[in-house]
Amino acid sequence: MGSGEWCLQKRDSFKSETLVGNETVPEIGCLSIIVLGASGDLAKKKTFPALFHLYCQGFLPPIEVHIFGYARTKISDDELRNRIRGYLVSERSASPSKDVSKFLQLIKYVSGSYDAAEGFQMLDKEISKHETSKNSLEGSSRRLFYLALPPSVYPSVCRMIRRYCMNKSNLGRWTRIVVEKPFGRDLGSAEELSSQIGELFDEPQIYRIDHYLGKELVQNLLVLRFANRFFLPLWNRDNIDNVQIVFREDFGTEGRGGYFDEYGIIRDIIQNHLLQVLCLVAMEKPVSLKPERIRDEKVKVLQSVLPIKDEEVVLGQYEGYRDDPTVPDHSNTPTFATIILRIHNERWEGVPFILKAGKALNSRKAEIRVQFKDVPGDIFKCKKQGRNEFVIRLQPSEAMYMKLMVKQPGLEMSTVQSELDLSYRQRYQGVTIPEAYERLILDTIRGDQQHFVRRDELKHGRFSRLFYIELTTVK
Ligand SMILES: NC(=O)C1=CN([C@@H]2O[C@H](COP(=O)(O)OP(=O)(O)OC[C@H]3O[C@@H](n4cnc5c(N)ncnc54)[C@H](OP(=O)(O)O)[C@@H]3O)[C@@H](O)[C@H]2O)C=CC1
Ligand SMILES: O=C1O[C@H](COP(=O)(O)O)[C@@H](O)[C@H](O)[C@H]1O
Repeated sequence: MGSGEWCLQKRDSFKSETLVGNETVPEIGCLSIIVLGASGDLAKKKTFPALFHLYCQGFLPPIEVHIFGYARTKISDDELRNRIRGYLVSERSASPSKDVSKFLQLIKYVSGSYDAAEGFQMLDKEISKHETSKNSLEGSSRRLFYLALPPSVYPSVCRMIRRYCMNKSNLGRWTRIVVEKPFGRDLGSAEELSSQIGELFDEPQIYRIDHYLGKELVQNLLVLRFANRFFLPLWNRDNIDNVQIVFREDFGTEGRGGYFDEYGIIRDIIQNHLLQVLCLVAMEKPVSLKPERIRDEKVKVLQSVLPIKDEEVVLGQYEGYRDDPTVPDHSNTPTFATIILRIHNERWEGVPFILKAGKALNSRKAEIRVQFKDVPGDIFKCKKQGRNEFVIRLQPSEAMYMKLMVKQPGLEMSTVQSELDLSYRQRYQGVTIPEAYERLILDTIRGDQQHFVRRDELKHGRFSRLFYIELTTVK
């Protein structure tokens, strides 16, 4: 292949496979996807649209798949369909309006509470009806429960699923649950939640989703780091001055204040999304690409993080936050935080990892900036023009670029900072980058847990200090 060409491997549609131990078995048979919390923000903006994208690419063939929405709100099938219709946009659909209508017909809504038998019995009845109509052998079908819900209701919902909605025989296939972040409020509640869910489901059935792990450039981190000779010798304390992992949003809570105010920016973004990115930037090379080996290395990073110092934390709240009617009038919940984490190991001793996250800022961006140390013996005296920097922009407009010194073109021997730029939109024209949720839901159907959070990652990522600072008054 010529140097100007790139290679795109297309996912094999229809013929999905799932991992069972070390073996792969074909993913076929009746599939019911149940979105709990179907009336909510996440379901409308991310979960149903991701399912729609998968549908448009043939991963959810109507002959096998049915989708159920479940929540307390009393609405009809059509009312749910109308709520989500406007969010179903797919560049991959040849006939968008036809596809939207056909997709919506796959969705049925069941209303019920999160802690009483009645609703879940009704849900089970509807799923079974669908399974029978698809002629699946009872119990040989697949049931995927997506908890698009606040974590406070996970335990009761999991109990209800376990009691009333599992596959009814031992004929095979599976029941899996996807749980959203934040996984609890602190170490104690995370452990309690893990034990409650762990008593009901085995680890291979539990998919703790962190959608940042499904973003294209987050998935690229391991390839970048371990498939490029350039980076191998440079990626350490001898060469790197600091690493910044930044999340900014240009909108506030927008009606989600009830949820957000209870958790704050640290639990909403830093403890999960940014910490997962940090693990991938800092971890050692795994012995293989097996999900467990990758997750082992992430856990080691978390275990090496030192306690956070007060003077290395800044908190803030945006003006107008308390004007949101869903936010309490005297809330001191931070909507902005900067925290420095330090990793106590041979590779990273002395290198600050600066994690920054904020809502309602002046732009929307998520990026990783790796700043290199100054060149020793700077004969060009170019220090003032800036350091070498490697930037990975996760969004918007995925890109990675390297800031470096070059000779200013012309007769003089002067220097200027320039960029080696790989912007995805330019380089991969015509390629649609999949949405994070789309990939991760497909991984769940295929039984691939590589990009999901393992129970011990949760435990070691809960530095008690990270949660204590959340309680500090914002000044
Ligand atoms: N929204 C987003 O962009 C993202 C959200 N998440 C995570 O997804 C989960 C759901 O988020 P989101 O959809 O925004 O949340 P919502 O506040 O929209 O809640 C989802 C649904 O849950 C039900 N619900 C809300 N509050 C309660 C409560 N206190 N007790 C019982 N049921 C309740 C409501 O349904 P009903 O009343 O009809 O039962 C609501 O429609 C959260 O864990 C969040 O962290 C993760 C990434 C992004
Ligand atoms: O998990 C969350 O993420 C979104 C931001 O997701 P992104 O993919 O658009 O970067 C954030 O708005 C929300 O508060 C949080 O719960």
